[in-house]
Amino acid sequence: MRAALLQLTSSDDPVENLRMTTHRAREAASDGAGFILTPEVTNCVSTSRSHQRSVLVHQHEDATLAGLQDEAARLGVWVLIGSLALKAEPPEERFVNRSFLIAPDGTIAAQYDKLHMFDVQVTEEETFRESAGFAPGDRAVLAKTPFAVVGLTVCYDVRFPYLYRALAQAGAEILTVPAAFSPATGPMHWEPLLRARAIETGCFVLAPAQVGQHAAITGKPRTTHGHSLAVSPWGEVLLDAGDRPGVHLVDLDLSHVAQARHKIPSLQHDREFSGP
Ligand SMILES: O=C(O)CNC(=O)[C@H](CS)NC(=O)CCC(=O)C(=O)O
Repeated sequence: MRAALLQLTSSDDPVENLRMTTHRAREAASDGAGFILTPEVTNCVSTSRSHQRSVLVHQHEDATLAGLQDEAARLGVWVLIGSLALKAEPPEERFVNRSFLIAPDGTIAAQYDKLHMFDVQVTEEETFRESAGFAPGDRAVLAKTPFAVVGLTVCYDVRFPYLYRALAQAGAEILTVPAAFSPATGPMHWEPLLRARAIETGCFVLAPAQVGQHAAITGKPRTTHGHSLAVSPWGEVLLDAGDRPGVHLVDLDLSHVAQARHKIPSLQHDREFSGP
């Protein structure tokens, strides 16, 4: 299976972002990709709550979701929409940060709401309070496809290893970690966290990322770390997309999952323990 990680610099304009994502997806498919993955908040990177209120909509009326479902069907490929920022179902007034796996017939095979909210002061100047704007999900999601069982996660989730262990023990072979990682944490934390999740689960980890300076009509522009990564079940970095937007291809041999787990069967060695 050839996968394509789309490294994007989404702006706060969903119309422009759909145009760019579609363009990149067509390029990926013409390069032979059968599984195309986009970063967290593909539809809108924004720091302004009022701007989000004015451009974001509910899932059933979202043009990015509909557009990428059409594109998946037209190209006959699997698409992981890393996430879309969407209005939640009432009475919840916040948004949701929702990841979608789209099948080659254009239908939604799975959807997952990011579980862990990034409520962190990353530097003296920059604080994120994701939970103020976004309602967290409350369940882990696995999707069976003909090429692999896929476990869906998003960005800050990567810091909670038991989620990945639960997905792997339930059968996951590929773990997706679409992201918009902070430049304050990315250089030191991004790659080791992803490699650790791959090694301890014996899964492929695919992490398409937002990158660079994100244009914003309203609010402060944001910068993200980039370095979309594909990691093998043995922990080898198969692909590092660096710090520029683009299409990045990686060929996955799913038999490497069983090979890695045969060498180190740690997934079967959990113990019950008391304390601490
Ligand atoms: O708010 C949006 O538009 C979309 N969501 C994000 O960008 C989220 C929450 S602010 N980013 C992260 O989770 C980065 C985590 C991170 O950088 C770390 O764990 O170090």
